[in-house]
Amino acid sequence: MDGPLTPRESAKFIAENSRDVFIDGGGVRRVAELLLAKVSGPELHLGGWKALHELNPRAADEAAVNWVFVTDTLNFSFWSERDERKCLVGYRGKTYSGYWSLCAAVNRALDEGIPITSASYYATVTLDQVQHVLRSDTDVPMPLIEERHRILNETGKIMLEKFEGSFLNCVRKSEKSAQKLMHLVVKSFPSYRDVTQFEGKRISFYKRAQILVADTWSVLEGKGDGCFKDISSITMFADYRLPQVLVHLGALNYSKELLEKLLKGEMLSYGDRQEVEIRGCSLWCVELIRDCLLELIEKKGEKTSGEINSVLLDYYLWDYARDHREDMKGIPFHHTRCIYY
Ligand SMILES: Nc1nc2c(c(CN[C@H]3C=C[C@H](O)[C@@H]3O)cn2[C@@H]2O[C@H](COP(=O)(O)O)[C@@H](O)[C@H]2O)c(=O)[nH]1
Repeated sequence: MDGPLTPRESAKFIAENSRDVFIDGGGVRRVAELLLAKVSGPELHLGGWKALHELNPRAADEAAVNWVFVTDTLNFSFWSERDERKCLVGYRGKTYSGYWSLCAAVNRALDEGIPITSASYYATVTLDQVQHVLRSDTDVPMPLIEERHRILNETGKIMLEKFEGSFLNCVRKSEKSAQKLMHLVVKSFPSYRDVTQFEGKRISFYKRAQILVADTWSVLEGKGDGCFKDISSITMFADYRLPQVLVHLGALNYSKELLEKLLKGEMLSYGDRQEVEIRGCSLWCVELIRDCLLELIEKKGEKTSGEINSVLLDYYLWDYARDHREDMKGIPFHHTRCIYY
């Protein structure tokens, strides 16, 4: 049986058939112009992954690659039903929420001598141990703890069987191709199979597999085993934050009916038509922003600090969403509880 459409093909198909989510051409251009001012800065550069994020590894070694693998294996569903009651993790004097609470918990475990990034450990780690590693400073635990435990055991066992316990061996099998690595990850690890249906076609987003490739590229600083010649073929990562920031910036719009549903905080299930339209149109929107930005750079002869691709645009927009949480309060994000994003 043929595989699903690629994420980029899926996004184009969804955007062409979407009923409740729309891309705004004027908004796309305005976001591209906002980004143009940043192309020579650190935010739109590979080095920003370490320079701007204190919890990310400093090193570019095997341990750092395995840190990326474990965090991206658990990189999903941090949102809480009520924003004022959520999982928080204190680490080295700072308090972290959301995705960063996961990174803080992983670093805290390593500081405590718990080898949470070693497959030989997480392949047989118990639920109690995972609850301890991911413990919250509030009475609200990290969502889907049981799922996280199941996925750690499943993924650790496969990592030991197929890749001698280290994700670096998986990276090396992909011969410096981002696409080969993404497909090897999806083939090998079931929890990365972010695939669903839309209008009778099998479509893929592969959100965690794509961000894993991107974070591997970043932690290895685009060098050596991480020198992916086709990194530009990786698209933005279809999560729940990017749609929110794209609506905030005016590049994406929702139908009245969908906006009302989101404002009420109604849950959408993974694979629902509207959930797929939100993810697919967001992905296609970032592809259009990238095309527009590259045109502007060409036209204005702007100097860039390296290749501009959808990975760096995604990182920038995700960080922007983090930094503008207050301004975005009125824009709802969609609530889907799943292990894929
Ligand atoms: N599209 C996109 N989605 C991303 C990321 C990241 C973390 N990457 C950072 C790490 C190093 C790089 O420098 C990146 O800055 C997490 N997520 C997703 O967001 C959601 C969590 O959000 P909140 O509840 O606010 O923490 C959840 O679905 C999670 O899977 C990204 O970069 N892009």
